[in-house]
Amino acid sequence: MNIRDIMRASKVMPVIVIERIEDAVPLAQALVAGGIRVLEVTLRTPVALAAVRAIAAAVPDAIVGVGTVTRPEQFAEAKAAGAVFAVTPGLTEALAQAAKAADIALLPGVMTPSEVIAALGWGFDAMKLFPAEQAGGLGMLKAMAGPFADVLFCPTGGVTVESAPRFLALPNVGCVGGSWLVPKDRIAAGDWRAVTQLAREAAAL
Ligand SMILES: O=C(O)C(=O)C[C@H](O)[C@H](O)COP(=O)(O)O
Repeated sequence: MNIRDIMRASKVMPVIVIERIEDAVPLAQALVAGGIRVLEVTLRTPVALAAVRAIAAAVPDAIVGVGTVTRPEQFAEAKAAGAVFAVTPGLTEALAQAAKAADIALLPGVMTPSEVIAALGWGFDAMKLFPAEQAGGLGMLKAMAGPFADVLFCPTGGVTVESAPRFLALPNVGCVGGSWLVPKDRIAAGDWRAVTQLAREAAAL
């Protein structure tokens, strides 16, 4: 799957933080049950790669990837764990090369026109706008559509269930990312029913 296929598979990409490995599979199952198949597991916790491995093995309907990738070696590690895509908060040449070497689909993070130009130069035409609200939100994306009409964005950072439809209505937005459908307290409580309900709402956007 290339990154545009993955963006097409879900209008909302949940940004997941797994603290306890035993939460990984039930959380993924809860999201998939609600209609959200594309899952970004952030590499922010010690169990993140083990969580990717567990989800890839036990939840065949999930399309699992990793987020918060900031070091080149993480692409190969993520792929070995079963990730089919990776998301970065920003992009450097070292990261671009390592993603290509690992042969993993990449959604690179950008926040300025110069960063968009650099990402295009490294061969990427789908990008995460991060942090989306802080970067200018809807107005920023509308302005980017002028010079970068062929770039498809996934705004992430500050997006909510209320603001998501306004982002998704823009022609240069393929999907949005957000943590709102995987609230920390619901995961800690093991409240998978609530997660499925949030996923259902997100899938219906
Ligand atoms: O760590 C990364 O690489 C990220 O992807 C950062 C996330 O995009 C934001 O943390 C999500 O932002 P919220 O939906 O506002 O919570």
